[in-house]
Amino acid sequence: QFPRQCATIESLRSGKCCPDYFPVFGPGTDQCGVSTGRGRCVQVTVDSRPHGPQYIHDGRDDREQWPVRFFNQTCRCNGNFSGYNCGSCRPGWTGPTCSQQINIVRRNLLDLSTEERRRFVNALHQAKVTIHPDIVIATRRREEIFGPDGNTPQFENISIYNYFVWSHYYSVRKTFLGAGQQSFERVDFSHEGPAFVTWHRYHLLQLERDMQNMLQDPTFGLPYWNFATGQNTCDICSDDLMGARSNFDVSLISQNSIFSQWRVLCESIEDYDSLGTICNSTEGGPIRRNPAGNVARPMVQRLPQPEDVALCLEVGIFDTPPFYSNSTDSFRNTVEGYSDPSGKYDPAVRSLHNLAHLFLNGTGGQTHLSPNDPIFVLLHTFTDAVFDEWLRRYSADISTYPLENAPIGHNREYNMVPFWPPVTNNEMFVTAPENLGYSYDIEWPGRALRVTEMITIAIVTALILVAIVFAAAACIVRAKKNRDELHQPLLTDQYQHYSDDYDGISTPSQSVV
Ligand SMILES: O=C(O)c1cc2cc(O)c(O)cc2[nH]1
Repeated sequence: QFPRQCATIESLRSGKCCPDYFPVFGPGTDQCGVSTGRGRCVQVTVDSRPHGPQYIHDGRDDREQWPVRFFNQTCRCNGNFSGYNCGSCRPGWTGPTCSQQINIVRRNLLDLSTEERRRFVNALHQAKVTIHPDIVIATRRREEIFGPDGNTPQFENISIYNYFVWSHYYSVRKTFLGAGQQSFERVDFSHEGPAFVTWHRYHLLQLERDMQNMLQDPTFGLPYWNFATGQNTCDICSDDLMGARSNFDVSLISQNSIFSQWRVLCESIEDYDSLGTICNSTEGGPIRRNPAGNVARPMVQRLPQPEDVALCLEVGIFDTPPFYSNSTDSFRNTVEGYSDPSGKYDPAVRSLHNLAHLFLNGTGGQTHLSPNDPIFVLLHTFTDAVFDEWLRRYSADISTYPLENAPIGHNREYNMVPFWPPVTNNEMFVTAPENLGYSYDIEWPGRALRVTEMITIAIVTALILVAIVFAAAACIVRAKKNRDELHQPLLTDQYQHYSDDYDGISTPSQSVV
């Protein structure tokens, strides 16, 4: 969440997080790369428009008006420069001056060659065990951030992949209201609102960027899992990909997969909620996964169908009031999976993204834990591909993305929690190939026809066939008539000659000639 350079008492007290690009000149002399025109230190802009009625504890949560509870000054970068000290490039740009355009292709995981699969799995594992070079996480709420002695900032190092897990946890955590009080649950900065698609898009971009830097490969792209193929099995759960099922425990991953060795972060939610602590970088038990194994909930023993994706892409309105998990005719609520695939809200339904999570039936099905299962990455790249196709089809029509009264964290101009430097939902509401430097190698299913449409098409086809038959018959009659008319005079002539000259010996042809 914050650059290591800003996790200090001085930085927190001043509210300024504008690290140097060239620290060698001496601390504070090249904030945001100002000496080379990369950027400058400015006041943070926050969204102060009203939020929706779900959140009723204003003033009690560090994530309100993100990120000003921690910092109110940040780097603003010029041109294509980007990052916490303007030392990197905006997505889609690379090179020392960020002037080279790039396009990263996100491919279907199942289309990768044996060698590409091996490299991807290894890259994920490397991210799991490599300390994030730039970012540290807060392990206490703001009021306890200076530590028990008031002089020990409560931040920790975390690995690149675990930072991805932790960011998701931090965005969904409940609001702590004090010891002995129930934490408040109706708060979620990344789900059940319009920011669902924008937040998860940035979350993936950040992991992809961190992995590109780790691999020193600016072309590295995250693959996707098409979870809507019409099968109801986890086709990526093999040992060369996300890990097969263990032979010894149905809810564990096979020991032939490196993911059986992964340990999960943020398991102790009861502690966080009752003590007001925050998940830290301590790992716990293994990933649990039992695809299609939730016998108590048969509805989630299946995966979405290709048809569901096609239907969802026909919902042309981005979001509808109350911009929450009960919105109807909302593309966002449909792709998130609280509405049926055609957009109708139904509290009993789980579809698309939600259904894919619940199908996994384990770590990947619980919001505070789900990114611990690496399938999360692939499930969300596919969800993002659907969002990008929607943006393309409807020309990124942002008119129904609310500026205000969305659930807290979801207004258009809100800075997404807990990312740094601040980035708004608005900034992710753009087509990816043109604006963010990546695209999906994917073909979208056509929609199957509804009964009424089939009847209409059958009637129209029948009418066309009848018209063709009539036209053909008319043509034949006319052709015959023309032919008859062409031959008629000759025959009449002939008859005349024949009858005139007939002497009972010469043949009719002879007489005609
Ligand atoms: O119950 C749901 O609909 C549900 C579970 C779940 C898990 C997860 O990680 C998500 O990101 C969303 C989600 N929805």
